[in-house]
Amino acid sequence: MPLARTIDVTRRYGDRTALDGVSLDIPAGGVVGLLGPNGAGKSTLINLLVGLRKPTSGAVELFGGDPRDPASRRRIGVTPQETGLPATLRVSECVAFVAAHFADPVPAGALLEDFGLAEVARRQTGGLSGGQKRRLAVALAFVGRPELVFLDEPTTGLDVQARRDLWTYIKDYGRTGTVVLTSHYLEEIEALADRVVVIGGGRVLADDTVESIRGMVGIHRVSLDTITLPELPGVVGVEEAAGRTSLLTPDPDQLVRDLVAMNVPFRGLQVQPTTLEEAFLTLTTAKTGS
Ligand SMILES: Nc1ncnc2c1ncn2[C@@H]1O[C@H](COP(=O)(O)OP(=O)(O)OP(=O)(O)O)[C@@H](O)[C@H]1O
Repeated sequence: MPLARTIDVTRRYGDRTALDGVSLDIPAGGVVGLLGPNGAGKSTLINLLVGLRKPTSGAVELFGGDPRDPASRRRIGVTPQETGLPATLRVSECVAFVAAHFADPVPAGALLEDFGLAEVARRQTGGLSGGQKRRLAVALAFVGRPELVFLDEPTTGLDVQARRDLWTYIKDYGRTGTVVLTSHYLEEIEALADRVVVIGGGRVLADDTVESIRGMVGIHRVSLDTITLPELPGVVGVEEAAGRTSLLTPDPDQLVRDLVAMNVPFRGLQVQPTTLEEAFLTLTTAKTGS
């Protein structure tokens, strides 16, 4: 039995469809990365899995039961995208408050040490920096030794070192536990996840290993001035703008070789990596056929 599961889940907010027929299993062990651009539906998916929202249609299971059941929820840890910490509570008091809900919490000292917060243990959270607040919010997800942890953009607002430290912690946790995290950054997902679920337009566009997702979204833009183009292998998208033609391809070297081999006249050739956003768009278009 998977730890968490959605079965053909749709979630609407008014006339906006945030998730559209999503079926996903989260088995025990490892780090699952939910990758997608703004508004893709990642947070909605997490909110459904942790029982904060209900699906419009379809079913959600957590440990085989209803995610809204407090017994299931006690086995998970969650850091939402935005967290409000009580400004007048000290850092150690926040940890103690959450720890009181669990039979065998992580000792506060060890937790704060792991998250680089030991020195500010006595500071009120209102006096923390943005990065410290974020680290505390993430640390709180781990207090109850959860079997399954959901982290919505955990490293937003962290500096490079803090981000790396948090990556180490999450990766270690994933060796024995299970972590689901969202990110906009392929780099972050690459560093952490065993499995990547690409979400776009409320749908699962791809669900695979980091290597194959890398291949799928590692798309380049080859721009050139040309009059006619033959059918070219490996081209996943063509755009025309201001008299220039852009060809989107996962293998720009091969495309250039093909252009030359086919004697296609061209000028001003440029090869650029596409942004993740563009790559997602290509994936979305390819999947929906629009
Ligand atoms: N409470 C809400 N009311 C109305 N629309 C919402 C609500 N929550 C989300 N949406 C819409 O649902 C869609 C999916 O949003 P969601 O926050 O799940 O995406 P996301 O992938 O987490 O985005 P981001 O990376 O920006 O956090 C968006 O179009 C968003 O505007």
